Amino acid sequence: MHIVTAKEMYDTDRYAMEEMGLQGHLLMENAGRAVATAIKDQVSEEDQILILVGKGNNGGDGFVIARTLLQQGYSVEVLQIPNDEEVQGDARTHREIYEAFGYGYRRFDSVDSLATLSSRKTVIIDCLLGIGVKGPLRSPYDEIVPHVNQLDAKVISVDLPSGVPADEGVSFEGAIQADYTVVIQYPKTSAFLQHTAPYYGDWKAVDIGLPDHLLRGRNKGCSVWTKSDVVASLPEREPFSHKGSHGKGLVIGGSIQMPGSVTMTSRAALRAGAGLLTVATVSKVISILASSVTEATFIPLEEQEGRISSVEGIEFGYDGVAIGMGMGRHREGKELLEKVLKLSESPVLIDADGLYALKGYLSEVKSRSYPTIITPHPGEMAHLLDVSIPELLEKPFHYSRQFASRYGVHVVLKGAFTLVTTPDEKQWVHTTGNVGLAKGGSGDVLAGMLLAMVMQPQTVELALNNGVWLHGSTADLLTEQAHSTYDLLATDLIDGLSKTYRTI
Ligand SMILES: NC(=O)C1=CN([C@@H]2O[C@H](COP(=O)(O)OP(=O)(O)OC[C@H]3O[C@@H](n4cnc5c(N)ncnc54)[C@H](O)[C@@H]3O)[C@@H](O)[C@H]2O)[C@@H](O)CC1
Ligand SMILES: [K+]
Repeated sequence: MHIVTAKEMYDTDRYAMEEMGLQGHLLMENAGRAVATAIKDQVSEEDQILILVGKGNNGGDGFVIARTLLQQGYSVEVLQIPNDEEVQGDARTHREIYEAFGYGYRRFDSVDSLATLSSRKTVIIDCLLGIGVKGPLRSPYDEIVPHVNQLDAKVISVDLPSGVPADEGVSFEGAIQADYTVVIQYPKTSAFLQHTAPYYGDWKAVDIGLPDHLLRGRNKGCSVWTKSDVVASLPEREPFSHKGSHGKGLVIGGSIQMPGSVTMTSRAALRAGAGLLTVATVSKVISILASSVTEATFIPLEEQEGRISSVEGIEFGYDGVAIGMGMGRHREGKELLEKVLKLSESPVLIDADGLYALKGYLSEVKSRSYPTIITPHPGEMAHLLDVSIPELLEKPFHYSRQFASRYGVHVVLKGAFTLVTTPDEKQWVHTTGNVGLAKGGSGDVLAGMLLAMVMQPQTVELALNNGVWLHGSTADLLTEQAHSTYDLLATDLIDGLSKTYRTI
């Protein structure tokens, strides 16, 4: 499923209208009818529905929705917010069609009369503002929106909750808090941002007859990674393959202070499908690991105060390397990482403390001839970018793209909507996973799963997306079937992965 900015949506609409002959009022008819069908799943014939119509084309959709629902016997009233002459173009055309069918509408005069009208309604359909919203709500929307938000009625927004901008990095004040949003054709970026997504409630996108190829070349290339993408791309295991064909991985990390993280990464890598796994760490950690990761082999590294001080002794003939988990943030970290990046002739995944070491080495990363992958959480990403966490979360798509292309790395920005970005700026958003993952260790498990994935016969971008999907879906499956979001542990994910694999 593609994700678009307001401009990408307008450009695609315009192309459909100007080059394909699909006129604006036809698109609006398609949109309104598709939305009405989706709304029918959310309401019953007993509901008293009020449709709030704004001045732009989002309001125009409202007239089509009203006509469609009235024709099918639903109880619908329409309240148009602007004056009659302010409604222009396709929206006006559809108001005229609506009237020609013999249906009437009211005009907004005050919030008091809206209060009287809305008090009898069980469903409010919000067609006030769509992707054309600019800046904070102006009068009278700045009064209407708070009024709607305090009603008990179910609120269904059309395209996006009025007031919420489509794009990232746009400030706004006040918006409809929807229970449900019917998105027109493609979800907009704001459906995947921490501060705007909650306004949408649950949402669903409806097709208005714009084929995906119209979007191509007009968009930056951002999509949601779904189960069908996993099913289509996860490599099947060849019957005559052997352990070597399933990837020989190396995990470098751990310290006497943090032995658990490499344990989880290694176990997760093996469970996710790595054929062979070696853990390079300090001797004391090996004695802890040996009993819990019995399938792995070990390389003892030189240590100082319980932390790795040198990668001397590692022969870099691996199919993939993960470095940083539990390594500690010490002075030698940068040198260790630098050596690993120079000597590894395979993808290198950098996580946790490795990301702190990376900061001093960024300019050299681009010249690597093998893929480099970073898996930061917002705090680590903000540190790498020298911005604050709120600044990063305002524009995670922008910052990830900028960083990935500037340094030639694959970025897996972890969060409620984990975002995968390639050096050529393609992006995928993940909607699997839940708050049960907000616990120490789940990042270590993800690093292990991703290491296993990049060693399978698939491109790095497929590997990262499949790995993130497996991780999030395992959390979802476990919290549905056996755990709560309180008690889920990172180690549960390692064992639970078997269940997820069996669903695909
Ligand atoms: N051909 C198309 O472009 C289609 C558009 N569709 C609908 O049209 C919407 C976009 O239409 P528009 O471009 O007319 O945009 P809107 O429907 O979002 O309306 C924008 C208008 O609202 C007013 N406005 C903007 N910001 C405001 C604020 N902060 N406070 C108060 N008023 C404000 C301005 O007068 C502006 O012209 C989409 O979201 C979708 O619902 C669908 O009908 C499908 C086809
Ligand atoms: K809306």
